[in-house]
Amino acid sequence: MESLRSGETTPLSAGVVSRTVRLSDAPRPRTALGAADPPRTFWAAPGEATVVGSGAAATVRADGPDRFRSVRAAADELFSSGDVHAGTLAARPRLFGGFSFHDDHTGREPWDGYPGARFVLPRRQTTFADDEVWLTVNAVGESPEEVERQLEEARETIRRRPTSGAVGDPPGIVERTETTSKSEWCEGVTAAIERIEAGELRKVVLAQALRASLSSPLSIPDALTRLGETYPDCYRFLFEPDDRGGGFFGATPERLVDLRGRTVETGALAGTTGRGETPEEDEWLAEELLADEKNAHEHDLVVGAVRKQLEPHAASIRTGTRRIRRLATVQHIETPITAELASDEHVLKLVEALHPTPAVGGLPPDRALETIRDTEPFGRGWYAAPVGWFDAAGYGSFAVALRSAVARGDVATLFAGVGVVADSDPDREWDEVQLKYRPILDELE
Ligand SMILES: C=C(O[C@@H]1C=C(C(=O)O)C=C[C@H]1O)C(=O)O
Repeated sequence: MESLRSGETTPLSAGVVSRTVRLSDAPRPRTALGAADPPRTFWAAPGEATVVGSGAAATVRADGPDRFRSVRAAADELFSSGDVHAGTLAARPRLFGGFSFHDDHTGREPWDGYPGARFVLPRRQTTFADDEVWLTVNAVGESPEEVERQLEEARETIRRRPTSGAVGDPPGIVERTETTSKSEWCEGVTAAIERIEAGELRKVVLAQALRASLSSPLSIPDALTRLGETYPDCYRFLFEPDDRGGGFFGATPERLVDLRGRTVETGALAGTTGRGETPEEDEWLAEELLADEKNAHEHDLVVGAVRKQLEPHAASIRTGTRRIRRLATVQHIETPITAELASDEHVLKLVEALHPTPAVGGLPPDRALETIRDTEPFGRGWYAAPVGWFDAAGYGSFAVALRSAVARGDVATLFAGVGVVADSDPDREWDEVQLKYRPILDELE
């Protein structure tokens, strides 16, 4: 048996069996996602192939502080042998999924069905890459002939499927419940500032959750399609729990890490302001953000921590120029960071080393996590945690799951947070949370 790492094909039928064909009458991602079986997977990222996954040929789950290593061990075993005809690199077998924010994540409502880590090798996968569309069937331990028959059947089903109609309107919100009232929020932020002034903490990111009852069930394929139009350079994702419907979805601007060969791309994204009514006002707000000491400090802490976490693994690290990242609803300060690794590493090693960066956790990490646990009256679940994919070679791409919600039927729970430093103002931080709900709220109301 040959390792999947070679990218070559062997005729043996143990381990992963994967067959791919190019589709000439190609569906759109939204049509493919609308027709997919649970658990559905969706991944679209700048400069990457868009992938729609239907069902699971294999699922890897783990819990607790060792979940990064456990996922890797299970994936290494899954990928240790196989029979793969991928046709194109973008359609090679990949595991898609994510991790919980906290090590001791419990999966309480709305996170039931989401373990501490869960990755899926899609049973059927549609890959949109370089103006071409590829259909893949993956299986574990089935004969290549059987997988080829299923591929032919899946291709026939797609050929006969009508394209879906126009994207529907957002469902509308009938009731909103905030987990944190304004006065509780101000108390929590003030207590965090006191800890910072007492020298116990340097920064902590505090979040809120918002439960929205909808007038009808949300169409996540429609929401992701519209998010793609409004936030084209964000990472869009959907991960569904097994057999439960609904899912965790979002459009996040924040890359955690991308590893190809020994080249690591990561960065810092922290420091926020709104958008202006005019291009001049936008410019003015951006300049004010870059010049603001509080935001610069909040941002610098992230740059320093990301570099420090990479150092043990890197032969060289390069910090790019600080710039403004302008999104439809907010503007952030962003600094790209790239590194060359000293030796081959699995992307999950870097994910574990970097998560949580002080853009979503704080400094020092342990005290920040303790403050988050003491202050936030809800479970973060997979919010602000790594989501993405990796392959048999250990390469992969992960984002930080922000601007996101868990939706099931006619209920969606949204999450948003802000960095708190010594000179934070609780009222302004409240307003910033409301701005960060906007991308998902716009899909609901
Ligand atoms: C925590 C969130 O965003 C993070 C916090 C930011 C900030 O405090 O300025 C900016 C971008 C993100 O790193 C969120 O969107 O929920």
